[in-house]
Amino acid sequence: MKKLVNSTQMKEIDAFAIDKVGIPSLVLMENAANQVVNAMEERISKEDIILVVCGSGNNGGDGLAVARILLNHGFQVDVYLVGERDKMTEETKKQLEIAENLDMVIWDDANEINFKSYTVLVDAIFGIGLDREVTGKHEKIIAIMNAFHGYVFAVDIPSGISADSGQVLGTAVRADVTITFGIEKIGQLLYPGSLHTGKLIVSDIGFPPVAVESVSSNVSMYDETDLFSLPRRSAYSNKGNYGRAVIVAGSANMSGAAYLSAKAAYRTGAGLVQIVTPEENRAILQTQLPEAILTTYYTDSLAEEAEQEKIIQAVSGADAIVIGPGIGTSDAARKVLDLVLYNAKSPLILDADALTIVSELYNKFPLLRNNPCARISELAHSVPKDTILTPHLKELARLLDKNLDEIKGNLLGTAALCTADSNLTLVMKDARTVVSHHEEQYINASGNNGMATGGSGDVLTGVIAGLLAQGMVASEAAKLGVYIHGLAGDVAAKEKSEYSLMASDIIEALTAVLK
Ligand SMILES: NC(=O)C1=CN([C@@H]2O[C@H](COP(=O)(O)OP(=O)(O)OC[C@H]3O[C@@H](n4cnc5c(N)ncnc54)[C@H](O)[C@@H]3O)[C@@H](O)[C@H]2O)[C@@H](O)CC1
Ligand SMILES: Nc1ncnc2c1ncn2[C@@H]1O[C@H](COP(=O)(O)OP(=O)(O)O)[C@@H](O)[C@H]1O
Ligand SMILES: [K+]
Repeated sequence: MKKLVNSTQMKEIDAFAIDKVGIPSLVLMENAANQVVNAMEERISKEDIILVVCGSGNNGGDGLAVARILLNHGFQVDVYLVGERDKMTEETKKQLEIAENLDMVIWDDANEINFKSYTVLVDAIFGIGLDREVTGKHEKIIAIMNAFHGYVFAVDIPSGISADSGQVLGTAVRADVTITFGIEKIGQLLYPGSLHTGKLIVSDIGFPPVAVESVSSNVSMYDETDLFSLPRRSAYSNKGNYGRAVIVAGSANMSGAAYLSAKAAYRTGAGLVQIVTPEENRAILQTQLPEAILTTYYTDSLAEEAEQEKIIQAVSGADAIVIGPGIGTSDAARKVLDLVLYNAKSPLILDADALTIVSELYNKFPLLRNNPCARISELAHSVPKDTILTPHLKELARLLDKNLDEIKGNLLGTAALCTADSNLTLVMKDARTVVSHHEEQYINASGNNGMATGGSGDVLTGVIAGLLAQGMVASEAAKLGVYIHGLAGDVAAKEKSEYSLMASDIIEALTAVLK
C-alpha cells in the first residue's frame, strides 16, 4: 500500500526535511532537477532544442536548475521566465543568478519567443503551490504549450492541476511525462489530473523516511505487493472454509448479470455460490453455470410465505450477500430487496438496481429530498453493519440526490460525506474508482477503458463477494476487489485489446491475476 498526499501534506514533508532534519532546500532542489534531467535524457537527444518555462515559486527554481544541468550536459536549452522576478522565492532567485552567471538565454516576454524553434518543453510554472485559477500570461503560455507538437515534461505536477483533487484550475498543461518528487500526489491519480500528468515517474530526491512518515495521509493506492493480503488458503480445508456467496440477481428472462456476478465470485475463490433469481432463469443459469446452487422464486407469488421463505433461507445461510445486479425495479424486485434487507445478517453488497430502488424510495420523502446526509444516514440504518455500496457516479448522484458534476468535482469530499459518520463502505465506480470507509480512502489505479463495457460492474460485485465470503473485512474486500478487478481488466485488454474486451473476459483473466 502506498500513501498519496495532497499539497498541504507534501509541504509538511518538505518543511520537515528542511527545518527539522536540516537538509538545505537548495540540496533538495538540486536533487529534484537532477532527477528531471535523468528522466529527460532517457527520452530526448542532443539534437533537441529545449525551452524550460519557469514560474516564480520553487517549481520555477527546479526548472532553472534543470535548464542549467541540461546546459552542463551539452544540450541546447533556453529559459522563459513567466513568473515575476520580484515575487521569486529565495531559492529561485539563487537559481536565476546562477543561470545568468552562465549567460543562459532567459526570455521575459513570450511575444519574443519563436516556439517553433524548440522541440522539447519543460513545464516548471506551478507545482504544489498552485492555489487559485490560472489566468493572464500564465493562461496564455499554457495554451501555447498545449498547442506544441514536441515532448512536454512537467516538473512535479502539470501546471494548473490541483494536487488535492486532480481538477483543472482554469487551464492546465498536458504533459507527456511528469517527474514528481518523493511521493505521488492525489491530483496525479484522479482524473482529469491523470490525463494531464501523462506517464508519472516518482523520483527519490532525498526526503528521509522520517520526513515522509511524519505526515499522516488517509488516502492510499495499491500495487502488486498488496496481492499478499488475499485470503489465505490451506491444504487442510474444504469448501465450507471459503464461504457461501449468495447472489440475488437477475429478473425474468434477464440472467446475464446473475451469471457474471456468480461466476466472478467462484473465480475469486468463494467455496459455494448460490444464485437467487426468478424461476424463468433456471434453465439458462443451470446450463451456463452448473457449479452454482440455484434458488428460484415465482415473481407473482412473492406475497406467499412459502415463496418468501426460500429467499429468507438463502440469505440466512450466506457468508456474503449481493443484491441488485439485473433485478430491475419492478414491484417484485422491490419486494425481494425488502426481504433481503430485513433478513440479512452477513456482509452485504448493495449494487445496481437495488441502489436505484432505494433512491426512488427516498425521493418520496420530502425530508430526504436534496439531503445527502439524511439519505445516507437512513440507508446506513436499514442495512447490515458491514454493507458495501457499489454505485457508479450516476447511481451515486441519484442515491444522494446530488448533482453529478458536483460529485465529479469533489470525489473525495463526496466519499467522505457518505462514510465519515457511518460504517458503510462506498465503492464509487469510475475510471479511477474511489473506495471509502470512515475517514480512509483508496484510489484505484488498475484497469483501463476497455472495462467501460456492459457487465463489468457485475463482475466487480462478484469479485468483492468472493473475497467477503472468504472472510475478508468488508472495507478490505472492497479495496482489494476493485484492485484485482482492474488488474484482470488489464490482463484481458492485453489479450483482447481495449476495443474487444467484454465483461466475461475480465472473469477469465482473474485466473492470471490470482495465480
Ligand atoms: N524546498 C522545497 O520546498 C522544495 C520544493 N520543490 C518544488 O517546489 C514546488 C513548490 O514550490 P512553491 O511552494 O514555491 O510553489 P509553486 O512553485 O508551485 O508556485 C507558487 C507560486 O505561484 C503563485 N501562484 C499560485 N497559484 C497561482 C496562479 N493561479 N496564478 C498565478 N500565481 C499563482 C503563488 O502565489 C506562489 O508565488 C514543488 O512543486 C516542487 O516543484 C522541490 O524543489 C523540492 C524541494
Ligand atoms: N476507463 C476506465 N478505466 C478503468 N476502469 C473502468 C473504466 N471504465 C469503467 N471501468 C470499470 O468498469 C466497471 C463498470 O461498472 P458499471 O458502471 O457498473 O458497468 P455495468 O453496469 O455495465 O456493469 C467499474 O468497475 C469501473 O471502475
Ligand atoms: K509544473
